[in-house]
Amino acid sequence: RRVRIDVVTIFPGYLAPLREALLGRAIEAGLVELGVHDLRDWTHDVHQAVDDSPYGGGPGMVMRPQVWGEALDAVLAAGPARLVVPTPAGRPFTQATAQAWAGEERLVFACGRYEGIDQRVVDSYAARMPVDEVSIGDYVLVGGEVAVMVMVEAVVRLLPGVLGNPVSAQEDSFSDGLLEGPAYTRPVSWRGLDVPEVLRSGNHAAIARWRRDRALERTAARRPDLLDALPEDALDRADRAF
Ligand SMILES: N#Cc1c(N)n[nH]c1-c1ccc2c(Cl)cn(Cc3cccnc3)c2c1
Repeated sequence: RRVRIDVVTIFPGYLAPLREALLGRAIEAGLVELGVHDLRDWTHDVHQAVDDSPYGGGPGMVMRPQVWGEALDAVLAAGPARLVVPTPAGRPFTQATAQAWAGEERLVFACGRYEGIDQRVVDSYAARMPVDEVSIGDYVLVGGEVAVMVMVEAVVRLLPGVLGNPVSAQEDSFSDGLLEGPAYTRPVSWRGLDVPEVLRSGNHAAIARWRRDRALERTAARRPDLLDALPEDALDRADRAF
């Protein structure tokens, strides 16, 4: 099964890293098709204007609906797709979102800049296809391109055959609801710091217990919200020490 991903942006060069490394190999292997399109290709004026002043006033500029409409009509003509529009005002993009989108045949990402895209673009396409307005997190970016890089990587790594060691959904790092604990490799001593003894003991029960304790400790310290979200039976007596 393959997925077709199209991205429309005024900075196509921003998406170039998608063709490197893991994703580049997935594209070469034919697991993913990636099309990056310059929004300005659908302008007709000499200035290639893509933005204009906001109705109702306010700072900044808004991206014009006409240009986006022509661009998306052209890109979507190739067949039905899910339209994804990154926005600071979007629903949170989570691992669950990535899992859901990994099952799609086509994803089209509309990367805006300025203060955003005229709302009628989302409204007009939402009438005939799935449209998701999503945000990758609670911080402010300058445009949607970086968000698309994040989302494309999160989705493509889930496609069968993309990762060397196929990471099944449940094995994914957030699967047991806790943060991953610390990891170590050779040398056993480095700048006076030693690998925890237990990891070299060969005692697999003790190793599993130690790793779970470190994961609980770290989750309690860094993401107490994840602990609160755990189902009641997720923590056994030994876990409750944290
Ligand atoms: N996803 C996500 C995401 C995130 N987590 N932070 N910022 C964004 C994001 C996504 C899309 C756009 C578009 Cl289009 C324009 N801007 C600039 C902007 C900044 C502040 C207020 N209004 C617009 C975007 C910021």
